[in-house]
Amino acid sequence: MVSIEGLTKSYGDHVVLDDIALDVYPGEVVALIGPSGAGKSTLLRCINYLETPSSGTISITGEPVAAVPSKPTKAELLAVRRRTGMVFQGFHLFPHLSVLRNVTLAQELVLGRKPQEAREVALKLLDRVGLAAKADAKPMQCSGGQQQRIAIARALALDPVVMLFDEPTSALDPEVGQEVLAVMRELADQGTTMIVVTHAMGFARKVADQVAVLAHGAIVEQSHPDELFTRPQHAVTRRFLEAVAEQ
Ligand SMILES: Nc1ncnc2c1ncn2[C@@H]1O[C@H](COP(=O)(O)OP(=O)(O)OP(=O)(O)O)[C@@H](O)[C@H]1O
Repeated sequence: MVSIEGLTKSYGDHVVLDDIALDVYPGEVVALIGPSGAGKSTLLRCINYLETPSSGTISITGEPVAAVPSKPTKAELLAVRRRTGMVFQGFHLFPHLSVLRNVTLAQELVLGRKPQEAREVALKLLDRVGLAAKADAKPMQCSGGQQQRIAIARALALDPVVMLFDEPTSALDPEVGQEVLAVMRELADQGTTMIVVTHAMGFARKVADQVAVLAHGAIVEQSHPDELFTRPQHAVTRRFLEAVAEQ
């Protein structure tokens, strides 16, 4: 379980996250939606310590990520990286390494897996995301959607407690984005715990167990998608949903 309490993040005087509380239970998919600049990416990046929170606690399976606001130690960072799998908007793959090596590298570095075991795990996961045939290719020989699926396989390879997705389809053409969303949907069906920052409202509506709306650094509304999309309570949610419907 991921449990966030009293999380704040400021850059100088600029408060970007203000007293965030969020619980994500095992197997749950939480979609984070809201206007641009609301703090969605920052929240995700605080969970895996790409950003150091200013105050509050984040615990993953009961263990605090680190004692905030102090900078995490190297050991704490490693522990967080083991427990969270991050998928970014850009894919951040190593272009000079094969697809297979992109998926084995972190397993060896972060988990200390032996090369043979890492290879077996990587091949299984590449198969799971439909890319077994691309194992020996270089990322540049793959489409954007395929590269994002490689990034998903790489994140899954660390057996994370929670997968964090930061707008995983927004750099992709809509139809290619659908390939990626289909893989994410399968992961959700298989019980993967996920926090997903997304502008893909169809995904949030059909796949998420909870949708949280962020505005000006605060969660203004949070509920099951059936409730949120049909009876939005907060004016920000209503405005946001109207705006995305017009796009
Ligand atoms: N490193 C930083 N230094 C200063 N301000 C930052 C930094 N990172 C983010 N911000 C500010 O924090 C606010 C929230 O940004 P964030 O990227 O989390 O929003 P978002 O909801 O993910 O937006 P979008 O949907 O456009 O990606 C913005 O006002 C942004 O300018």
